[in-house]
Amino acid sequence: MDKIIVRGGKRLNGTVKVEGAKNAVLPVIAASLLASDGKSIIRDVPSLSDVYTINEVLRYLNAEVEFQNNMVHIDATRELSAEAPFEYVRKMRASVLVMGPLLARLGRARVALPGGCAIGTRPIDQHLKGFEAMGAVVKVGNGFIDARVDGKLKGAKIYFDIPSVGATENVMMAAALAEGTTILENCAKEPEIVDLANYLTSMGAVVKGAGTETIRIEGVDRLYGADHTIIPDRIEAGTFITAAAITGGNVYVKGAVPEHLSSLVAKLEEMGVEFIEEAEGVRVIAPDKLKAVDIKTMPYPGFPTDMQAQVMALLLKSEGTSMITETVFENRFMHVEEFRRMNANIKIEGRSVIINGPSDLQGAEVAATDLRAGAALIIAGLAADGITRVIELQHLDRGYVNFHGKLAALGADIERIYDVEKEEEAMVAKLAANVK
Ligand SMILES: CC(=O)N[C@H]1[C@@H](OP(=O)(O)OP(=O)(O)OC[C@H]2O[C@@H](n3ccc(=O)[nH]c3=O)[C@H](O)[C@@H]2O)O[C@H](CO)[C@@H](O)[C@@H]1O
Ligand SMILES: C=C(OP(=O)(O)O)C(=O)O
Repeated sequence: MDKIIVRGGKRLNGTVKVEGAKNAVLPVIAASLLASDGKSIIRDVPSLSDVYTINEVLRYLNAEVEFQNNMVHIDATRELSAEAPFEYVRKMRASVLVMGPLLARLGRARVALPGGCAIGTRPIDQHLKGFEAMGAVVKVGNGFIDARVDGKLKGAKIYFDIPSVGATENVMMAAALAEGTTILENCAKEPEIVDLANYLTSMGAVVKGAGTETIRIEGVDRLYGADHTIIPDRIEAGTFITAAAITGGNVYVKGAVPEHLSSLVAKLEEMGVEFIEEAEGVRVIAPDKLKAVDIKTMPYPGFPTDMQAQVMALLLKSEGTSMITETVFENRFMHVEEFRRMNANIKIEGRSVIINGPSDLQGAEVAATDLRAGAALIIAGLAADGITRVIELQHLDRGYVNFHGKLAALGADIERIYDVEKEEEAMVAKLAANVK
């Protein structure tokens, strides 16, 4: 088991570079399965455990995948297998994104049921509704979703009950090889959807309207491997912005795209944080005192649920009463109990959290309950009195490359201990030897 140890009180200063977006690269790699001709090259790919997992899924499906120097090379031209087993889907829910491409290309997809996770039940009924509307017969049994279509999927008009990111992506990929026109309504509008649409277009697909609530896809017969560069990770950028703000710092977040961050920037400006747009990113300058604000998470362009935990850490150090309402996931407050261990004055009321700030944060032993909670606890640790120890880092590693290293380079007093038990064992053995 690894552990991150933070000693609070250092101001962050300097430059940090943002990686390619996790939530863009996962669907893009899945979409590469649609190419029956030619190889794909995906650039600016972050070295995250989720990327290793999706690459493994593709290899299991018989695609050839190489990952080196932030580039993934994919050859999906061989005959593919239709089944993604539980061992992958369990590790990472986004594995379910291979379903649309497999169904479109093979006429069949069998994917283990993803189930819920620490942030909510996370059903995939909207994905399945889309496939069914295109002519697939979907059966759920023995822990698997089995979707089949005789011949090709048929273009259809589909209205999503909620603007689901994954459903928009999965159905958009399926429609790219369907017969005729598909019109998707009430789509998610996240920048990652636009990135996927751009990749599909460079593969030969005809996709219009990505980034708006209506997406129109004209199906084509064949798609080809393409060369694509992933957009910068707006959530990683937002996480460093928040870390800079809590420490009273001045940090240049290189690669941050201001238009992808507008809701976060607007809220932090309300809190007193200053932003300067520079040539290739955003500079964040923290005020002496942060002001309390109210926040409600919403689908893009609203305030992102993936920034809720990190900004909660910031509001703990702000003056006055803040309220955060989580509307996207029904159970994304697991970090609240962990913040309490750090002496946070915070309580949950239904789907909202009330924060009476500023809290006199104290270092403590805490556990990351999901990847953003992990980042948020470390951010709180940067502003806490004393030492914070964070465990369950497998969550953090799903979404952040070298998080502690990047913070240390900005001046944080932070280190990661790899394999704590081994180190403790060695220490105990040494002590025992001394006693003898
Ligand atoms: C890999 C990836 O890109 N993950 C992101 C994606 O997850 P993901 O694509 O899973 O999130 P969705 O947008 O689908 O989920 C939003 C809400 O809709 C519900 N829902 C979704 C699909 C469905 O068929 N039925 C249904 O009820 C979910 O339970 C959730 O409450 O968007 C989320 C919302 O911005 C982010 O937090 C995740 O980081
Ligand atoms: C919830 C997240 O990711 P996933 O959908 O992959 O669990 C996230 O990135 O914060």
